[in-house]
Amino acid sequence: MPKNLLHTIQLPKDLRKLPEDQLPQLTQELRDFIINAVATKEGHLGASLGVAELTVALHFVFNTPKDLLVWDVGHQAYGHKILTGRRDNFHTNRQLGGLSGFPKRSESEYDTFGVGHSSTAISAALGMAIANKLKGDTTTQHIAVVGDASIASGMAFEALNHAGVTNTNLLVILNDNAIGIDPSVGALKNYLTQVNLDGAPETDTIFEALSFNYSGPVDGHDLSVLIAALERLKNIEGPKVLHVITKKGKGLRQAEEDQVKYHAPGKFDAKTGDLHPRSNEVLPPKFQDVFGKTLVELAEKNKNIVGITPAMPTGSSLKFMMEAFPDRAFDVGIAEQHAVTFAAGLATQGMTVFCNIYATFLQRAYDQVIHDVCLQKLPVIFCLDRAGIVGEDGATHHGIFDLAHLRSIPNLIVFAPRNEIELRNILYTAQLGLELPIAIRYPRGRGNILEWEHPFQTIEIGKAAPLKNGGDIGVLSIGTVANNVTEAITEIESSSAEKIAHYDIRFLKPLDTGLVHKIFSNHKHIITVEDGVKKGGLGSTILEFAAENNYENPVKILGIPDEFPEQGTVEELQDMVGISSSKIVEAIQSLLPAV
Ligand SMILES: Cc1ncc(C[n+]2csc(CCOP(=O)(O)OP(=O)(O)O)c2C)c(N)n1
Ligand SMILES: CC(=O)[C@@H](O)[C@H](O)COP(=O)(O)O
Ligand SMILES: [Mg+2]
Repeated sequence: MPKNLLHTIQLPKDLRKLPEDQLPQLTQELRDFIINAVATKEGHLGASLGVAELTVALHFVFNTPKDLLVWDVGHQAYGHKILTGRRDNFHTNRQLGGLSGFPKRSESEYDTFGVGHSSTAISAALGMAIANKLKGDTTTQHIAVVGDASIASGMAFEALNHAGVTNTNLLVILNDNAIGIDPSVGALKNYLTQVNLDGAPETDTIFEALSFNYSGPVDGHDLSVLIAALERLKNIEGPKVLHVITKKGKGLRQAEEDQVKYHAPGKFDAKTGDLHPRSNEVLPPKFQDVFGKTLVELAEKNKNIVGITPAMPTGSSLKFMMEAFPDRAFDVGIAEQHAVTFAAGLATQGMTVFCNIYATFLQRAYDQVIHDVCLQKLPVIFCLDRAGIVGEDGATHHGIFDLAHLRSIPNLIVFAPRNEIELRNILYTAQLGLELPIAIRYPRGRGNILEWEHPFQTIEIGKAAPLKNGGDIGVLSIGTVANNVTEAITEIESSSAEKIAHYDIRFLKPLDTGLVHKIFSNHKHIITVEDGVKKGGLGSTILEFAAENNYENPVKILGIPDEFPEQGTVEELQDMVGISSSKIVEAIQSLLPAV
């Protein structure tokens, strides 16, 4: 039995002491470690399995952490974490207080740049390279590892365009596995596939046209080939691209065969690779499925409907529309900015456009929302999935800024459904034809209504919903966090019946000012609750309203404080930031003696 090598590696310097012929064994152990960890703790799987050899080769050839290695997105960096001092802690990956699922500067000196959103690595590595050049450092190597889906994004192209004229010591490793979360799309994907089929091109690659020294494609699962290529490139000046072909999920049969499912498969059997069988319990739908299935239903009747996703057909469930109406549903790749302006263009021609973007990724396209959609009053229907706290993906992925940043944009309607039925009805209402664009934000995960496919009803734009009458305390919420408020009131009520009213504001814009006047007149104390940042969201809206209308009722704002929440379960994090039902109980109880 050969000795366990992985346990002898605390840091990459230990790895660099191994003879090269032991690296395949180390790589196998690394893969097994990742499989065992993700099988029980969940997380991203396929991407890290695919770069096991590349990870070992990079740390073997380069002098990390002096040489600066930047992972794009970072969901493929589990092997990197395990080899850089975090193996014994890796069981805490993505948990509250544990390791982040993505590289993070505060976690390790080997994590040179915080990531989570894609396509940033080339810009960041170029910044590092130019900084070091300015400092007169000619020895540090700068390496960006970017996937084939991420390199197709505008930001990556902007960085390549800049880097090509800089003569900096930058190595871009294109990790080409022909898939993102879902299969890669677009002309660049076709081009890379062709390069891959043709073998090593002699001249005229797209990268050479951008003044990069291009080499490859090389087999990313052949350690000796990788090491030789990296050693060679270490000594070549200027910007370089190494095109590496890998297989996502490499080393676990099921992960290789079903790469979409095994991107982040949830718990599975580490020995067999099989996913744990689903329970037969009938569960409420995921909000993404309410979106995806309702859209198909609407599109069957309304021929003007089209759908857009930037690279998240499975996550957003736009895949249902892509299957049903392939000509009317577009996966545009990781291209949020393009997705929004493309939606605007379609809308100018009278199409009814559902543009589905995770709330966190819409941040990429803020200018397009303002300049291309709202300024021109184009009635694009933005469906913002994963709004609010998302859980284990953590700080990079919480969709908590949308209410605040969208609210300030003129002409935009901002709505958050309280439940699945409201989501269904607002999708229906929006496609009937609005004069203005609308943003509909809903959370990750499941709702709690089993029978959600009710006949459609129109929602009146700008109309809030009183949910419970009550006395001195008026609680205002927006979106599904209404459930936490309902739970809190149920818990309190026996002792303080009739003191608490609850309103679902629904539309942050236009605000139901008629109702809000009544709320200020009828209740001494106001509490607002939102699954979003406190500054600028519902609470701010209500405070502004109070100031503009000279109301002096005290307003208590429950929302995410002015800091980035880390990772954990949604329940843990909602409690930490103060919007769980028990924190709402505390907030209400603190007012009860005064009423
Ligand atoms: C700006 C942005 N949009 C979307 C995502 C969601 N996302 C995470 S990984 C991924 C696919 C990345 O594919 P690729 O770059 O090919 O890397 P691979 O997973 O194949 O290693 C996507 C779309 C993201 N992280 N950031
Ligand atoms: C790395 C990344 O950005 C995605 O894989 C993200 O983790 C997907 O999130 P969902 O699991 O909510 O679809
Ligand atoms: Mg890929």
